[in-house]
Amino acid sequence: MTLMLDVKQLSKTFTLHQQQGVVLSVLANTGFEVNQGECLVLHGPSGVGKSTLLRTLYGNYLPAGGSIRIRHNGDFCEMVGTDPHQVLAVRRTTLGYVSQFLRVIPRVTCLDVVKEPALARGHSEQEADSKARALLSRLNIPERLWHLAPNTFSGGEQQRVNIARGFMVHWPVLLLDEPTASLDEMNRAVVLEMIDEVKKEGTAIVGIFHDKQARETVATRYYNMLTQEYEDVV
Ligand SMILES: Nc1ncnc2c1ncn2[C@@H]1O[C@H](COP(=O)(O)OP(=O)(O)OP(=O)(O)O)[C@@H](O)[C@H]1O
Repeated sequence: MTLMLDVKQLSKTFTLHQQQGVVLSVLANTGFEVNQGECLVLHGPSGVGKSTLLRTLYGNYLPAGGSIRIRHNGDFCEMVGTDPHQVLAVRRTTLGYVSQFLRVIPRVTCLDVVKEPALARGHSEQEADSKARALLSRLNIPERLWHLAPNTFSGGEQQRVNIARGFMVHWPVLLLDEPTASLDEMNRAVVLEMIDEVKKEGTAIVGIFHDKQARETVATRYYNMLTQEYEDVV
């Protein structure tokens, strides 16, 4: 088993400057490990800090303390306190993140949104285009929408475009924030199948799945955010 992500004593606070500087402690002493091909599902009630944890792992939030080590090009890279160029380098080739909502940019077409991660890695236009088309078809995005900007798409369509984008390239470590939340049964099954495939290819996944059936399908282990302990999948 190869360790891909090693989190220790992670803490995150929010200071609410516009509300008398109230300090909210959301993560305190959070720690876990994720190996190659494993899917660790974050478990715990609403508001416990699951999305905050994923955003902190991705480097969107600055932690108050602790360590996040990610295996990047064979060596461990400490993400806490590292310089932004290093964070970007890790994000380019090692650490993927499928957020809950697609960030839409006006006038950028669905195909271009999906192709971007492959082009950023230096894949050819042709290669990126055929992979993007295959993923959009698999995720049942009608071809008539491919050349439109996704800002007018339905919630479920936007989520599937976001997933297609997230699965364009191989990620050694992948963070998934409720990737099946707005999907119907058929598309949920496709996404769960795609997650299973990347797991088999060795991707280490940390995910949030509110849907019990989805959780039970993909999880290798749970991390209980309240007790800060692992739980087995029964
Ligand atoms: N940017 C922010 N500024 C201030 N407080 C925040 C911010 N983001 C999250 N919080 C607070 O942190 C706590 C955890 O939020 P988070 O969204 O991580 O929970 P969650 O476990 O993912 O919840 P859910 O299951 O409902 O999505 C909440 O109390 C929330 O209000």
